[in-house]
Amino acid sequence: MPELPPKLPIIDLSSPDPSSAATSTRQLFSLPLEDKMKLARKLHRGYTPLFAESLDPHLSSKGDPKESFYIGPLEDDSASSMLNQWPPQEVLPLWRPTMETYYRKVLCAGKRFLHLIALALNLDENFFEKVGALDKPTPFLRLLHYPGELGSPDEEICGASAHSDYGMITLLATDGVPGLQICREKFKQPRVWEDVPHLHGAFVVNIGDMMERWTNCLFRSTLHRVIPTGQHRYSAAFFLDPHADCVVECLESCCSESSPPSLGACLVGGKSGRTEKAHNTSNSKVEAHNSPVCLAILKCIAIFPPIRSGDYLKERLKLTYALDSGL
Ligand SMILES: O=C(O)CCC(=O)C(=O)O
Ligand SMILES: [Fe+2]
Repeated sequence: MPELPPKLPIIDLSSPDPSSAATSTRQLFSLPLEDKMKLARKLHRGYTPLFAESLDPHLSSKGDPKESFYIGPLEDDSASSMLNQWPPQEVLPLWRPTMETYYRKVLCAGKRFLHLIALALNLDENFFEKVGALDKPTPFLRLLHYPGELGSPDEEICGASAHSDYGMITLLATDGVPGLQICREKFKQPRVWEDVPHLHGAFVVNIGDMMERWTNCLFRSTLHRVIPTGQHRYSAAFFLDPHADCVVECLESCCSESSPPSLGACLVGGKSGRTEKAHNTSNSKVEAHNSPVCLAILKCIAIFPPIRSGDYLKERLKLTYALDSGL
């Protein structure tokens, strides 16, 4: 008897409406700086002013020209959800309930998307629940405003400098103003950037670095950036990261003798002529080097050893906020 196709979960994207996030985001960032600074970021929740973070820690720029506002987990752990900061009701009535509803709906859509990814990997639909990735989900919603000012022609200033997201998937709602770009071949130089078209009512879904580790590069994390276009731009990024205690290790269905997890990404030049790239053990990307000494060292490094999600995220966040002494 022919095998029945798996029953695919349906993701109803009529709710949440991604464009609704842009309206609330615009309202928040329109407040006077003084009011926003009263909500200055503490324990990763609240307001971050312009230039306070850099998504490409290797750039020695003064930070990314964007302001952001973080909303952390709402559910399960009341101590954690109490850490969130909200604009006072008399300043922005209904803002908090609107954002809470949006957060819960995107979380629902994100979980269903993970079911699809699990099925695509020949895993049980609930794989990510079973490995504890969604125990007390810990996603963060980052609201963003890019003033969009163009720099001088000789300097490359990005609203969000080139990076890949850290977790499993990101559901990104944008307002239709261009600026978001992706690079398909992230280890090739020079980098080729392509505009991401805006699709009304749709999310852009980015694969994150931990999903790349889990799938041994079968699902590549997306290198992306936001360039200024001379227009204000608003977006809302929902980062679905694995629970801090979840151990992320290469899936059996994604490795084979010819593609073991420890070598999948580490061949650097050499006779094989394969892609030139490498990661160090902490997974910050290392540029490819051609010296024989470097080759020998890099080939010995285990590329994707199992890691605890919380440790990995902590390290990446430390690099992102190195510019901001208020961590
Ligand atoms: O604003 C955007 O479109 C992208 C934001 C982003 O990549 C991020 O916050 O990680
Ligand atoms: Fe991103």
